[in-house]
Amino acid sequence: MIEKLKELAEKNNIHLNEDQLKKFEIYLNTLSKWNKVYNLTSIRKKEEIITKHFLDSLTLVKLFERTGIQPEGKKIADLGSGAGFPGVPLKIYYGDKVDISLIEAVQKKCIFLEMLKRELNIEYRVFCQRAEEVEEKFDIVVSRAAGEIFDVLKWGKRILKNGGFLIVMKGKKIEEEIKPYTLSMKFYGLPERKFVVIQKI
Ligand SMILES: C[S@@+](CC[C@H](N)C(=O)[O-])C[C@H]1O[C@@H](n2cnc3c(N)ncnc32)[C@H](O)[C@@H]1O
Repeated sequence: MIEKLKELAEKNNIHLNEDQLKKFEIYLNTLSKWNKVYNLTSIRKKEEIITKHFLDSLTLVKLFERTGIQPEGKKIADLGSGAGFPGVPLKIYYGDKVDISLIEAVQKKCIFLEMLKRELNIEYRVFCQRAEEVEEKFDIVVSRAAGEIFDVLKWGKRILKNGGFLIVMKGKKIEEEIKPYTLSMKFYGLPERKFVVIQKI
């Protein structure tokens, strides 16, 4: 089953070695087992965990390459990590080269993340609290599906060092979320002008 991840990653030019694949296999089995009891993620089928969780988390590797953001040697936080995505796949991929922290508000998920760390024999910190309460600062903050874009931007920026990068992974809903705040107006002599209007309350 985990060979599928190797194959798909390879096709995206992400190369996984035996040790990384072994860890992904342990992750897959541990998540599937605990998910039955703790309802950690709505994605239950192993094939879908491989694509929608593992492969999708690893897309950050290519984003880093594309943008020139260097994760090596950096303090990275995953805001709203849930069952570990994308933070744990990043830790499996980069190993000791990165210092990963997972921020997750729900206790049962934190318990899972602590247990998973032992199963995988890797190091990361779990901040079992809301991101709004975290006092530490990070070089890079990544976040997938943790909430509405404006909230995630606010929470993420607060825990970012100056010059750091905040990366929010969003799906189709991003346009829907921004739409209520956008206004388009026509002006003579100009193409359509779009505004995003946000009131601080
Ligand atoms: C939909 S899940 C996504 C989990 C994971 N990032 C993924 O993509 O599979 C959102 C997670 O973010 C957590 N969360 C939402 N807002 C948060 C906040 N302000 N601080 C910490 N965790 C938060 C929730 O408890 C939940 O586990």
